[in-house]
Amino acid sequence: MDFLLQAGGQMRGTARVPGDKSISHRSIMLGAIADGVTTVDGFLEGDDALSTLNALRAMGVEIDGPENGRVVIHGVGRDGLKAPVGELYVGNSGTSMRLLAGLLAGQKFDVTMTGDVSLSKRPMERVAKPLREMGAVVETAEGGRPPLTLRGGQSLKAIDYVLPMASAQVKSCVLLAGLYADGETSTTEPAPTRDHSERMLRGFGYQVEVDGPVAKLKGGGRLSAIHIDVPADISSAAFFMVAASITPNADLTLEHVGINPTRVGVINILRAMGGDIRVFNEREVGGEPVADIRICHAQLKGINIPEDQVPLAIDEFPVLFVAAACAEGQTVLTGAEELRVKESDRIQVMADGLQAMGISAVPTEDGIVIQGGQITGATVESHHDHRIAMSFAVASLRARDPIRVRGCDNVATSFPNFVSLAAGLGMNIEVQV
Ligand SMILES: O=C(O)C1=C[C@@H](OP(=O)(O)O)[C@@H](O)[C@H](O)C1
Ligand SMILES: C=C(OP(=O)(O)O)C(=O)O
Repeated sequence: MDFLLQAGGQMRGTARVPGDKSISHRSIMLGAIADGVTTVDGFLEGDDALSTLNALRAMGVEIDGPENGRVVIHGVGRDGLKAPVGELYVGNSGTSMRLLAGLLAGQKFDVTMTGDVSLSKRPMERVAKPLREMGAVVETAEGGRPPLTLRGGQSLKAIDYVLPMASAQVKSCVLLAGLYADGETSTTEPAPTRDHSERMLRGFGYQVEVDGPVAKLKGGGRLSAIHIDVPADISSAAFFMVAASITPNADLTLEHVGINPTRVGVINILRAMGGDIRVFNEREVGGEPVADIRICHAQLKGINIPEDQVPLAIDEFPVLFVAAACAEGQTVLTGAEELRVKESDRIQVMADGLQAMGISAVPTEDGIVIQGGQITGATVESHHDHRIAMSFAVASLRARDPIRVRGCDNVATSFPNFVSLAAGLGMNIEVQV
């Protein structure tokens, strides 16, 4: 499926983007091993979160829905998961594979997880290593890639794990394994990463101590079912924050967006570039901060992106590169080598696409240098990466000629209604099968 975009368009109105992907994954995993019935509202009905849901169903957890964002999870308790029949296929979802590895490392049964072509190329050694240190038996294919197999019946011991990279997936994996380990497990991260696991575990009544970069929990406790209200995903909102920032006359309000401090890099970076972004109606919903956000058009300027913002905006860089392409002057990103191991090599793939659109975009080992300019028309490849597809679609708002983005089926990974929502706000987007 391709996106075909006419050049120009508007960005006006009010919208609520779908539920947060990271929080949706975690709601299913923790709800599944809790005692009692967990209800979730605002669940992301995207393929990635559904991969996690289907995996837990395959391990004997009764789950109703999703229906209009509502999911009901009949928790089986910490030791109630059952061996799945066959392999667990988690599609495109790195979060499913890495977090489930932690949750399943201490179970009594064997599990093998597989993924699609993109996930099958992504590094799993980063979770296999700490799990092995805890006593798990973890097998990966050559080069530490999926499939990933966990041998059941191991007793796990707590570790103090210093993360070699800023990764919430690795941190969460170790903490989830720590639930089943003997003693107190701690993680130390090199820079702040999303803390949804720590917040949600606490919501389920599990004690997690956080002291700066260190998160700690003791194994052996139990989780009690709760109600979870999932905020709109700031990573999905980001496409429209950039869209409105670059589109003349834009005035857009995005409702109920999660503004967890570990996720707001996109707001900080756009503001540093001169973006007109107002955050209001700040409130807390189920342990996560939420707000409405109004974005108006502004002339952006190029900046050197501060490296401390990188983990706080890690999934938003593809669309931030489009903002940089529309800015006056040069934008420089460094310290972002993690972008090369996402659903695609997001540095190379964005550089290729922006160059095809007439923009000077020079990849570096750990980032990119982008010179603002006139976006031309082009046919570009998404490389089946949802965030790349949506980012190139946003670029059409400032293009001179039509843009075709090839291979866009994967937007359903994180943002199933992207096309209708974007069209409703004024983007000239249509789908070609
Ligand atoms: O924990 C999570 O839910 C996620 C963490 C990030 O990955 P890393 O941990 O690899 O940085 C992010 O890119 C991913 O989309 C979701
Ligand atoms: C990197 C992403 O997700 P995951 O690692 O779960 O595949 C993403 O959604 O941008």
